[in-house]
Amino acid sequence: MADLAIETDALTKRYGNEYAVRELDLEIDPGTVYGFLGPNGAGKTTTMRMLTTLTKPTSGSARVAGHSIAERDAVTPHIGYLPEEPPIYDELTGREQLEYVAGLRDLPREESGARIERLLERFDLTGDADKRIEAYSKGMRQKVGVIQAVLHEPAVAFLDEPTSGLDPRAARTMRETIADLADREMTIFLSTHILPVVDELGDRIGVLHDGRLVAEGTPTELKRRAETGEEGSLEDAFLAVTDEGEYAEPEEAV
Ligand SMILES: Nc1ncnc2c1ncn2[C@@H]1O[C@H](COP(=O)(O)OP(=O)(O)OP(=O)(O)O)[C@@H](O)[C@H]1O
Repeated sequence: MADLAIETDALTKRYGNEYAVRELDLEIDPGTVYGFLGPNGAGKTTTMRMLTTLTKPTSGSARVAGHSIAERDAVTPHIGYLPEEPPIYDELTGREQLEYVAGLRDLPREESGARIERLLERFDLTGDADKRIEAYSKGMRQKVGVIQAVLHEPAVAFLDEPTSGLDPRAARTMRETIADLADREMTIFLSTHILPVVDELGDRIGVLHDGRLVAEGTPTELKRRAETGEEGSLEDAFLAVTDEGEYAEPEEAV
């Protein structure tokens, strides 16, 4: 069997006496779009920061694209990360920023040049690609952030609220792009509060609450769990499993 794309074993992060992430066990197959849901402060960003090697766990372990997160240099070539605030330089143009990232990733110039143009075009940024990023709107910055996260075609992409700041047309382009990347066997770890996005795109969904995984399954399985017998909405399911006192048995999946 192929390696799992993401595998965590009792992954835990504590800040002082507070647990941000508690004994998280995940097994995510390659090519999966994994929707990672949870209320504010549930531990989603902390989880993504551990899996992208930006924060060290307090205890537990994880492998991403077959490499231990303890080995940063082994993991980073295989991952892309769109954080809440994409790291971009205001003084560069959009195209320069992407060329800069392609250079950091050691991508061959001819190949990366064509890919950059294709992605700029896809996100309707070609006309603004030679303007400095300081003049970009939030949505335009978000587009650059996503393009630079997937430019090197990583095995696993971590996307934190990828549709944030995007107008409906751009949000649709983003969803189509994520679906295309998944079709090409990229694993997408997708954190969002926009439930229809994970409902549409997610192969599996994990719900985090107070640092614990309180539910996991396909969108349909989660919706079925929301009501007894009948299928509810994903929102019903989310509210049910993140209700205080509802998560006495964190390991219980759907
Ligand atoms: N650097 C830090 N120092 C102390 N506590 C932190 C730190 N980073 C996160 N936390 C705490 O860890 C918990 C989880 O935070 P995290 O940002 O991972 O949540 P989240 O699920 O991404 O939330 P949101 O949906 O609001 O972005 C919160 O209680 C937060 O206050």
